[in-house]
Amino acid sequence: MLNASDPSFPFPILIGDIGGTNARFALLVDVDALPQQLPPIKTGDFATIEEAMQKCILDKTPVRPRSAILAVAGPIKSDEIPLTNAGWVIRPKDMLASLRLEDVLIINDFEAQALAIATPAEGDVVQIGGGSVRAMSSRVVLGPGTGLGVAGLVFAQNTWIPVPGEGGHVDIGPRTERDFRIWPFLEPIEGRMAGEQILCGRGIMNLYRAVCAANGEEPALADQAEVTTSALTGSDAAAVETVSLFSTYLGRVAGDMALIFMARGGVFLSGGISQKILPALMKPEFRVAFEDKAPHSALMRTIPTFAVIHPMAALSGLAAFARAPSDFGVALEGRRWRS
Ligand SMILES: Nc1ncnc2c1ncn2[C@@H]1O[C@H](COP(=O)(O)OP(=O)(O)OP(=O)(O)O)[C@@H](O)[C@H]1O
Repeated sequence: MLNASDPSFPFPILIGDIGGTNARFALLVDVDALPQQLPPIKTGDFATIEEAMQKCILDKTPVRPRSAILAVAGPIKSDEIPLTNAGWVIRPKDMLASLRLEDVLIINDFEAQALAIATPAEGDVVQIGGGSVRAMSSRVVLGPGTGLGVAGLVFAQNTWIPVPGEGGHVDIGPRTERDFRIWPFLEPIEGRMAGEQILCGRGIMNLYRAVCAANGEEPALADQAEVTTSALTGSDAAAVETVSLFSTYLGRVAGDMALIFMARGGVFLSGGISQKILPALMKPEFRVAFEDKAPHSALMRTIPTFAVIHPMAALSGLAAFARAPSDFGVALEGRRWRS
């Protein structure tokens, strides 16, 4: 019989990061073992998460997980959790029964990203610009990907407390003369410009089309990967400007988040796009915009910014939590199901 107040999870623990397109899993056999990573799964290839987990994990390993800790891109409000941007609905009660698990915890995907920045290994991050980490101070993670995820990480009472939210939907406005020329051509959402209209995959295209329109040109490039590739090789002037402006706007929003959380512990850029445009983020635009926060520019210069280059950052955060749940203030109420 499981003790209701026990924060620990019985090993072996299956950890999973379930995105809109890809699901990544790993097994933690015991508290000291390294996570055994499993090949990524395309969510679209399986009708249900139970089928995916059965065929791709349980049928392929002799290890029988007793717990599962999953991070999902979607609201966790009831016993039925629909995944944003994917067809799966997670039903933890069904999962307990069909996969014979004893304990299931579902958290938000950016909460897992926040867990990963508590104690990143040296090779997991690359610093962009100056500043230095102040120990035991708040941190922030921003991830431009399918959308723009944001979470804080606050240190209090000897625990790291992830603070997930909807920070990607803050308003973003024009500041420079060039911004004012481009802004009328950006596609808004219900009449307003939210950060996520620019700072994500489809946002890159929104910005690229607006740059072309402001120049009176027809867009020549078809998707966001073409835009970033052409920008990095310097083969298309509108793409170069798009990625330069993207870096500036990401720096502005990252700076805003740093001010909100007083993130003297650092601001971390995760998500697939940050890794893909890292050479552009290392140019001056991102950091200049980050520090340009009068009357607090001196403060901003002391706050370090990093790109997370660990390919499975969310899984590493989940592994850290699974090994030592009491080091983290992760809310379990309403998100934990036990047999
Ligand atoms: N080379 C690239 N340049 C710019 N954007 C890209 C590039 N490759 C992929 N993208 C865009 O990045 C977004 C996906 O980002 P990411 O890989 O971080 O996924 P995610 O949000 O974690 O989603 P999931 O976990 O569901 O797969 C998509 O909008 C995709 O079109």
